[in-house]
Amino acid sequence: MSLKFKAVSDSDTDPKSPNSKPNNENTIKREIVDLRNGSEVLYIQRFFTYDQSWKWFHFLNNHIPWTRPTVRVFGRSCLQPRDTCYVASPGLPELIYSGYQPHAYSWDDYPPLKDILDAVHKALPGSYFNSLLLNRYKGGNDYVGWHSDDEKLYGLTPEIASVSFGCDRDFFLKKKPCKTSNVSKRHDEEPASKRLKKSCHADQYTFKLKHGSLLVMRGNTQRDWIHSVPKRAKVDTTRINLTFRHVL
Ligand SMILES: O=C(O)CCC(=O)C(=O)O
Ligand SMILES: [Fe+2]
Repeated sequence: MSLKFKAVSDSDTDPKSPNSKPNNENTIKREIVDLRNGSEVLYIQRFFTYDQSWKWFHFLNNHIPWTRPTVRVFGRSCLQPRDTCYVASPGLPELIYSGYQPHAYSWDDYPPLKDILDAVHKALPGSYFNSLLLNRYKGGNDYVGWHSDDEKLYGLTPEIASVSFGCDRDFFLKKKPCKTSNVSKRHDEEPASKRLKKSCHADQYTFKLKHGSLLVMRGNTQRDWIHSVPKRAKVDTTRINLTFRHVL
């Protein structure tokens, strides 16, 4: 089953609403997608107003010290297919992913990031984020491949809050292949290597991540699902994405 996530229609609210940031808490629409087995995604399409979101986009595009590091993927060195930057509270364990250890900048260096973080905290009572990975996709050739954010320093059930500014991009979520087959087929009918690749469920969800939106992945999502932002030939403008995380 491939399920296209239905976003709220454009007529629901005026995207150029003059509301202060974020959009009025009592009227913004929250969509929850139950991925089963304790995995869940929350999506708020118009979390920030249209105008405020463009102000932040331009600030981030011009002031964040973006880098495009060399990372290791399947044992090979390659240029990461997007720009990146890392911000973290002092004293946290260092983040290392794909053999790359980003420098941790301070929240104080970029005050608008603190405003965005405050808004996210306010919308998600009980949640606490102390680090932020920023991504900049400069066009449709920039992407993030299939992965889960399951680094040990985030704990067993990390919550990840993802804010998007700029051009819309597709965000895919796909169930991880099961380690053991639960179908009635006998295990000895095919080699183990083939069996391990088989997915229990063919579930895939597509979200169109809009300018000013907030998407939150929760529970077992990083354990049981992988996600990606694929290349898009027709996209030629920039998207900036902020993923807030809690380092234990
Ligand atoms: O750009 C996005 O929406 C996703 C980024 C992401 O998955 C990550 O930084 O781990
Ligand atoms: Fe991710």
